[in-house]
Amino acid sequence: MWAGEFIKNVMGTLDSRSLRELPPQIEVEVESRHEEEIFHLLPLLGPLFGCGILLFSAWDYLIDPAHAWSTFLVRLLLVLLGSIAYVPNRLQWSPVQRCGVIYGTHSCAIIISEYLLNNGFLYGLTGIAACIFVVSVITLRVRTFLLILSAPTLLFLILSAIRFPLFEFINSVMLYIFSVACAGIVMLVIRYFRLKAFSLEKKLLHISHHDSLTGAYNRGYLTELAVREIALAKRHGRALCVAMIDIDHFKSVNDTYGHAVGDETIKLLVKTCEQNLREIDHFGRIGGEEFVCILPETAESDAMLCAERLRRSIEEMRIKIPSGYLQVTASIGVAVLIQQPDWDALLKDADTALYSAKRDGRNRVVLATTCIS
Ligand SMILES: Nc1nc2c(ncn2[C@@H]2O[C@H](COP(=O)(O)OP(=O)(O)OP(=O)(O)O)[C@@H](O)[C@H]2O)c(=O)[nH]1
Repeated sequence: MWAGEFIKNVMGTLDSRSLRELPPQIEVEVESRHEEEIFHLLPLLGPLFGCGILLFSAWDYLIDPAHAWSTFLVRLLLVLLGSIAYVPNRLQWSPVQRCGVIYGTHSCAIIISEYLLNNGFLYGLTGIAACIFVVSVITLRVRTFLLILSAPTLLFLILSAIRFPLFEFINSVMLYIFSVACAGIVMLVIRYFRLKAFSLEKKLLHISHHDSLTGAYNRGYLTELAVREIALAKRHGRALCVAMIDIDHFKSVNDTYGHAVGDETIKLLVKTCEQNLREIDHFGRIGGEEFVCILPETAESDAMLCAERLRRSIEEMRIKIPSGYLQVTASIGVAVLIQQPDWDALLKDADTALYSAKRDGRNRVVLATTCIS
């Protein structure tokens, strides 16, 4: 009973359903982000690992004082050789390749120096096995994990085959394999939690940027995008327009057909507008039945054509209701970035134009400059 509950809890924690839904590029993104973080840690972790390996020389002295000096030199030589990878230089190595060089040289330093001591190989086995766990933190990929381990493993197998009789050789190989397997499990668990954290971060980011009903950008994110686009437009002297859309008499849609039909109308409008805009345009919902399109690199005449196209496609929408199909219209106000100091001013212009469109009979597009003058 208790065991069953425990297994259920563990399975619940390690539920990978949410991970299986992740697109493959997410894994690539997580891995490259992990590599980037490791790259920043290298100047700290590399010397720490190197100093740790050098400190083992004190242990060498306790085991076999006669050879301790020569093993110290071997360690120092290989640690200095590996330090090429964490000192900033012009080598075009990836973070994982750098880690591979550091791990390879440093762990080979232990393997060779322990081999040189009397009985050292046996004592050093624990240190050699423990170092394998470093690789589980460096990489999130099984292939890279095994690749980094390949050179030290080969060296270890050759030297232990020379040093040990068959029984001890088998024992040392078993211990080595056990350590690799444990470190592999640690790596997979780290990978699992990193992917899970990343998918959660993605979900939160999506929620904070999008409107929950329609999936369109929300007001906050649209403002962020607008501020960036306006800065770019001003810097490069490019045109930019904004179109504000409002569904006509939407209150009566809700009152007559219910909120569910109102919601469907809003969703269909979002889909229709998104289909009628370019990839570089930004479309979002800024209020109940109010929407905004940011049209970068668009002059006044093109913005008016675009807004007119949107108005017509909204008019052509058909929303299914029990008695047939419902048709709605929308009014659109267009504002052009000329003298406005910021996004708020531009939005205010679009709003004034929209108000003018409503006042003039609705289902029309009005340009802000005309209603300002
Ligand atoms: N179904 C639904 N209705 C919403 C939502 N958000 C806002 N509304 C409704 O939208 C209506 C907006 O009405 P008004 O601002 O009076 O404007 P209108 O009736 O469209 O009239 P005009 O804009 O002047 O043409 C209100 O009844 C709100 O309750 C939503 O998410 N879903």
